[in-house]
Amino acid sequence: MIEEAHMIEIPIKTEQRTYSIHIERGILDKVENYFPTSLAPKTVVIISDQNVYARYGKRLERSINNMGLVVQPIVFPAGEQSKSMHMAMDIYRQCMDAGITRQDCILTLGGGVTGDLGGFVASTYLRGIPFIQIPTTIIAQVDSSIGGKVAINVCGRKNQVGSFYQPHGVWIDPDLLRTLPKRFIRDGMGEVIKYGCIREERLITQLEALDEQRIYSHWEEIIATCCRIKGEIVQHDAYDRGERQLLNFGHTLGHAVEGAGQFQSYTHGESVAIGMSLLTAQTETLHLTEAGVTERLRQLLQQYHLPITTDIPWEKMTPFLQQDKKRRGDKITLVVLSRMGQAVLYPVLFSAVGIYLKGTAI
Ligand SMILES: O=C(O)C(=O)C[C@@H](O)[C@H](O)[C@H](O)COP(=O)(O)O
Ligand SMILES: [Zn+2]
Repeated sequence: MIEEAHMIEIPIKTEQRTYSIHIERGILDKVENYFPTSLAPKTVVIISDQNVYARYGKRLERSINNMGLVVQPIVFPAGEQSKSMHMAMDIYRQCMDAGITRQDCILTLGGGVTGDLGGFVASTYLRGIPFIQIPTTIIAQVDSSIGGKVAINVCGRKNQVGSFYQPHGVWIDPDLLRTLPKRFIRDGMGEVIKYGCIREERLITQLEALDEQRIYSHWEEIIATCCRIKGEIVQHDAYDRGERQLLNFGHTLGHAVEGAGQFQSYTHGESVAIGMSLLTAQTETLHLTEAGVTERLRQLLQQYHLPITTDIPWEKMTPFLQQDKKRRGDKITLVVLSRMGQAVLYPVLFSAVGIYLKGTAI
């Protein structure tokens, strides 16, 4: 990790691409400092939702115009329902109308939906044009903007169609979090706690000593910790064949909770919190997890106002488990905490998955 005055750079080296995550306050106003020299676009497409664009779009446009480049904004309605094939088609059409070529590039300005949708378009338009992620929510700054998983939802299933397509850069401005509604802070905390659980007990101890208010003065450091952990894992396994699946802790059940609630009842981070809590309770009972971990995890989740269980009936959730991307034939790989700060991959028969998620067969 390279650190200069108030600027943190985390280099990411993958087979597909080498790029940097830059963390700096006010980065939106100085994009010329970070534009990779390998890119020479004539037009820069900004993909953003209506809410984020209204707040930050013009500021980013000015910064790009100052470089002598043309800006083409493409703005879509905010919300998970926009992460769709229909919306991707609409954006392809707008790119064609604007004459976007492979020399040009896309900047995604927004949260997870924007990064996933914009990244999916970037990975498929003309078989791939360069893109840079500018995440504006915690969940996007610590997780979804990093590592090149881009996707849309299909048939009510989360991230069902997508690709691994690394960005050319990730530019993070922690100041943008100041205007974030509380629910989005909590959403992001689900993933932040996940990183501590799977890799770094120190992060858990740090979060235990803070709360929703006091965490503000620590964001830069916490974002950098999460980006460093994710960067290390992605560098070893960009294509999710092994180690990267650890980042999916809490997600088998999490995606089912999210889907069964039709993406309305719980946010992604809340769903992951429920998934981590219920799975760990079972694996601790089965002595796969050190005693006391569930209690510690649940206390921390509640400290950040995250749910630890749900009243969604199992019958509504089970169809979503079938689609888990960690499923291979009749097996599914679960991510299990052996102790706080250490996770392992644990393949089980799909027919037995209920034992680990709710204590009885499904
Ligand atoms: O980057 C990863 O790999 C992750 O698993 C991170 C997750 O937090 C993220 O929600 C990811 O989009 C889930 O991917 P999926 O493969 O389960 O759809
Ligand atoms: Zn996630």
